[in-house]
Amino acid sequence: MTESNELPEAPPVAREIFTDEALERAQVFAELLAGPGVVRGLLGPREVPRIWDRHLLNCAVLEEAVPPDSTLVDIGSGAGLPGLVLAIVRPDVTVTLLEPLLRRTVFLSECVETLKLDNVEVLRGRAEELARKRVFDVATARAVAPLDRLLSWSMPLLREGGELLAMKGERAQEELEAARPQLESFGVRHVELVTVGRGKVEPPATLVRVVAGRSARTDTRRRRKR
Ligand SMILES: C[S@@+](CC[C@H](N)C(=O)[O-])C[C@H]1O[C@@H](n2cnc3c(N)ncnc32)[C@H](O)[C@@H]1O
Repeated sequence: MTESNELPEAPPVAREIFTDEALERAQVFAELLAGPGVVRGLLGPREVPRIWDRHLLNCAVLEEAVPPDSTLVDIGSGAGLPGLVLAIVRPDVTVTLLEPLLRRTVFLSECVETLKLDNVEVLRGRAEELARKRVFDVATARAVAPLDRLLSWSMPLLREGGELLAMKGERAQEELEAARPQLESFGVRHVELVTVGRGKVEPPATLVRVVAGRSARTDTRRRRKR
């Protein structure tokens, strides 16, 4: 039996997550991912049948953890996951999609234009290059780097009290333990595992939430050496 790579319709639960207007946009984004996104190698063809469950809904439920009216940088946005989905579901949030690869930023800019989103900026670059040049309330990342590296990239981008929301799934606790030295060196204010999307996505998504402390924008180990 051959597997179909057709784009499925949005499942009924999508109506609980997206408003009508946002769902229309999410449907167009799903088509862009399944069409040009696959042709240009940003998404594997086998992902098309599970675009809603595994990608759009899974990313959209992250909005439960995003504070109102915040500025958010999505590190390593790739094809716009989770950043572009968050921009669709949360028009109150100003989103920067940070991505080093030109092919991907071109796709992202085309999506932003097609979807007529006025709360999104596409920025080509690496997180470590942006450090101390910009400051955000929230940093998100999915499938970009282990938590220890993500901390060193994201903490210098966050204001005091700003939050890293790292989508980590099953390995969240393990990565948290491995990142203890970095958590200490950045003097973070709070760390916890957060579950979002209960009753909406299966399994619910697990995030590592790290609240930046006063020293977040400077690694204290390096400061002490001076
Ligand atoms: C596996 S993809 C994940 C893309 C998307 N977040 C997702 O979940 O589908 C990792 C992405 O991180 C980007 N990336 C790698 N190093 C980076 C860095 N230093 N700063 C920002 N993005 C980076 C890559 O170009 C790639 O698009």
